Amino acid sequence: MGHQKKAGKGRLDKYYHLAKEQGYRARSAFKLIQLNKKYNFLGASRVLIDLCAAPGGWLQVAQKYMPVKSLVIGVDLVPIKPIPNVITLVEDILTDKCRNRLRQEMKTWKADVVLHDGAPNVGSSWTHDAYSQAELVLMSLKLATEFLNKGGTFVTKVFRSKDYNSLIWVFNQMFRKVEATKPPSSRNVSAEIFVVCQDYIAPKRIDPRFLDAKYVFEDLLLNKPQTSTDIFAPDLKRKRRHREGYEEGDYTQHKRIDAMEFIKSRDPAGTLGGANEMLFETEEAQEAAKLPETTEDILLACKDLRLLGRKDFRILMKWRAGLRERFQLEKTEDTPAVEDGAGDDDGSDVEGELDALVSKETKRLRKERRRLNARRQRQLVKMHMNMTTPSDIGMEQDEGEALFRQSAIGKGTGAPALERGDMSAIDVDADLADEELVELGARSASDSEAGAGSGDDGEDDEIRLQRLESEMDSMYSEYVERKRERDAKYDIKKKRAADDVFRGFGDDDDDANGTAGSDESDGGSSDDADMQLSAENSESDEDEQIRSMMLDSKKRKKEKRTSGASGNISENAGKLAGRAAMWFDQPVFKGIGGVDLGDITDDDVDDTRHGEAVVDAGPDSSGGVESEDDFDVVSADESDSDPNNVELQEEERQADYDLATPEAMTMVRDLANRRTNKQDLLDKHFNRYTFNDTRGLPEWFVDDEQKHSKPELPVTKEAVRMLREKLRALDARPIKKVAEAKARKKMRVAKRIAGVQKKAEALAGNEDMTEADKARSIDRMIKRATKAKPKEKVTFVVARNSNRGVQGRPRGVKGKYRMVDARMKTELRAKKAREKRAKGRSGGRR
Ligand SMILES: C[S@@+](CC[C@H](N)C(=O)[O-])C[C@H]1O[C@@H](n2cnc3c(N)ncnc32)[C@H](O)[C@@H]1O
Repeated sequence: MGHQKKAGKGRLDKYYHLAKEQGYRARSAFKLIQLNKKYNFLGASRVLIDLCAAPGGWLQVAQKYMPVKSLVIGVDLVPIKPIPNVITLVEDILTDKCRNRLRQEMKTWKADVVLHDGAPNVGSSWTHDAYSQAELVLMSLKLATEFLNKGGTFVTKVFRSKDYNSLIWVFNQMFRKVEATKPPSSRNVSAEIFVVCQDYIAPKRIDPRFLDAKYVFEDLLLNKPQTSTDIFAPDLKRKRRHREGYEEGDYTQHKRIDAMEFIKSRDPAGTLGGANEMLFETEEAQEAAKLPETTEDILLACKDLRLLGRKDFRILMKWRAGLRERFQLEKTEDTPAVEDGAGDDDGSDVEGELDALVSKETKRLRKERRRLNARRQRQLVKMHMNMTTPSDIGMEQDEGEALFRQSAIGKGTGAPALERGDMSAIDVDADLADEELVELGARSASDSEAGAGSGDDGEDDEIRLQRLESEMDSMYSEYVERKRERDAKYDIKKKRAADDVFRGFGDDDDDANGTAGSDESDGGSSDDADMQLSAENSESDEDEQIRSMMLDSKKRKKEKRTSGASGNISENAGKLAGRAAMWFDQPVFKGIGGVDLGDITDDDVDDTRHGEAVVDAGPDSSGGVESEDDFDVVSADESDSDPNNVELQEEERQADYDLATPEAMTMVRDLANRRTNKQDLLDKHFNRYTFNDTRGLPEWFVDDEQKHSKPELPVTKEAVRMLREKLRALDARPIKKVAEAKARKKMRVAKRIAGVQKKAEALAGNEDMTEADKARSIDRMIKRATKAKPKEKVTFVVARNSNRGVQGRPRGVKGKYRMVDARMKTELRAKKAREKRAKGRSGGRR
């Protein structure tokens, strides 16, 4: 059997290869390198303890980056292969024995840094694993408090779980600066985050409860017996949706759902946004997979739900609507709602009405779109044939010129008729008139169609259709929001953007509005998909889909209202006070006076967060928060509100996104066709030189390296061809100056013709002339007006003798002139003679 490539989390990515190349024992070494690059805690440290250190990747990094002769101690359950100048212990960090061994090794020393990258073996229960992980973190913190120097640094790995907030809170009690970050080498699919706690306060006495798992991880909400009011909130036992992106008991980042879960879901957008992949595993789903509705496109979209663009999203929704109908889910699920008496406008009458309404509107819109397309097409053809000019320079083609269009008068039937004195022969351009007629006809037809059902109805229909469309858009936004909420990186960036310093995460309702800050690396995937499918123009029949979605959306809203009300009743005071206290106890709120925690409810907390989100949604949302190295935050600039700046930025942004190279074109095509994904693309940008230490190297060398030590990106023939075509199309477009000159010329002609028209009108009233004379005079006037003026001859004046050094017009020269030197004249003469000779020779041969 051949060598099998690792898949999913175990993929052999660039860090694996880099670690191999650079002799590190684990790819995780790069996490510490990147953390140190950002926080720079190793360079000045003399003593370091690494808890859970096997196989020793971090120890290798510590040994390399710390000053020579530093003391480095590593502890793990499993033996660590020796590393020069590193002490390794085989101990369980949860035991007292481990502490004693460390004491022995440390003697009177104190550590500058304590690292912890521990992870319990992943067992069958994620909840348990996450808990043990949190326990490990707390235990390592306990060791850190014992061995750390004042001002020391503690770095630990944590997982996003329900204990996350509690841990951050505890860290904040002991360190002056606590930041959570996810180094680029940490896989996106991993729920791990690294918390860097700096400036250890070294309090004289630490409340033992801070380090007691039982106290720290006490779940104020779930451990409490349910009171009688809980009958209003039966949902408490159901899976609780975590705004951080995890559901209770599910700490994986790669979430799979069964297709039937999506089809049956009352919150399809949320279901899609909360998952990575849709599988067809249950019997029903397998049946659905075999149906003709389940096309290749749908199966492909199901493979990566993080990449859904607007069009993919609509296709999936439509597919869902179709299957719901086929499995008769609408009927069975709708009935109780109607019985409840709550679904008053979900009745079949409304459905029928909606059906008719939607299909009528779709037809009308389609017709309108076709009409517009045809018009645009005609204008394009005209433009290409230079029959029209850009209207932005004030040239209205159809006016003025129409009456005396040269084509209508000079040739064809116009001129002879005029000569006969028939003024009616001076007619508008036939094509134009036809076009206008067709358009007028179409307009009145569509108007009458729209007005057919009586004026008010037409307006109502429009409003309703708009509402349906906006429902669909809001569902797509909901999907995007849900997707982003799951992204730990996104949360971190958003928080940091709000406060520059990360201070932990909110509770389960956090970030409800937080999707507006839209620039995030993983969102990139969806943007890519959007780029591929900016498909507002889909002509597909969406009535079914819209109807089904609208019904779902209504029910969802109703459910939200009900559960919101019952939730409010069931929340007990202890829970509120506990959660709010923990939230407001974070350093970010310190120094804000006049806040009485007793008066603060969760709603207040939510409002505060919404405010934060609004700040995020500011002008920088499209490009501020994210930065290349994943660490820096560019805060919103006030100047962003200046319209000029906004315009400039827009131009810059467009320039950035322009596909100007075959590499970019290849990348985008591969992404759009799902031949690659974001991770692979990122991988391709790294090579063995990426992490070279450039400190102390001359600037020119670093510049040179940056230019030439880049990985060569693949380029496909197809991409090159497309880029060439794009450039050719660009070349074929007349440049602005040429277009403007042509338009000016046309404008001059139009002006002259307008003058002629006036004179013609005066002539027409002259009773002394015969009709034929009038026509002839008009014809002459038109010819004169439209005749291009002969180019003025340029006289070349040789700058010699008396003309040498002459300033201004030389004597005896009239009209346009150009000063030339003698040599130029001789050369021109010689050239002409050569041409003449050549002509003569070829003529003689013939
Ligand atoms: C992800 S690895 C650490 C990798 C390490 N940072 C490196 O770069 O090579 C996690 C380690 O935690 C260790 N571990 C888990 N529970 C432990 C415990 N209670 N005491 C000591 N080590 C533990 C495991 O044996 C495992 O080697």
